[in-house]
Amino acid sequence: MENSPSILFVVAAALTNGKGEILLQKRPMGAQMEGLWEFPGGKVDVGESPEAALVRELAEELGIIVTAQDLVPETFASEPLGDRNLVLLLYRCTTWLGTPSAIYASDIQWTLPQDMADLPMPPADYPLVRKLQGI
Ligand SMILES: Nc1nc2c([nH]c(=O)n2[C@H]2C[C@H](O)[C@@H](COP(=O)(O)OP(=O)(O)OP(=O)(O)O)O2)c(=O)[nH]1
Repeated sequence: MENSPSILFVVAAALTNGKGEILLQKRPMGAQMEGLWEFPGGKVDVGESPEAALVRELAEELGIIVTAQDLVPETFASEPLGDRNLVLLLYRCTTWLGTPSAIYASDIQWTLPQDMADLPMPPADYPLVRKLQGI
């Protein structure tokens, strides 16, 4: 449609452990939004389903194995990003194989939703965090 920005689809996971903590990762040096804490994930490639993209990203970034069936839609965010519009799909995931490690990120940490307000995150993530906090 004329004057309508193209959409950048990004998928991300709220990996949640038995204590209700969610894994956040710190964007590495040199990346766009370097140093901000985010939910692990990334862009959906052409021809890829969102779930397949997230399964791939979690293996690449954290070295864990999840299946598409483990990904439960949680919420989404829509936010201008440069000359595009970011649509960020957040899935809840409570089951995976392996131990997450910071393959891509400069750091990872398990964080309770109520403590996420203390961390610098990308603008699109703030509504996601409020949703996870139940507010
Ligand atoms: N993974 C992730 N990306 C986020 C979050 N919040 C947010 O604004 N983004 C933005 C940052 C980037 O502009 C975009 C994700 O792009 P990326 O560069 O990390 O994706 P990618 O892993 O596919 O990387 P690449 O193949 O382009 O190198 O989404 C979030 O919580 N998680």
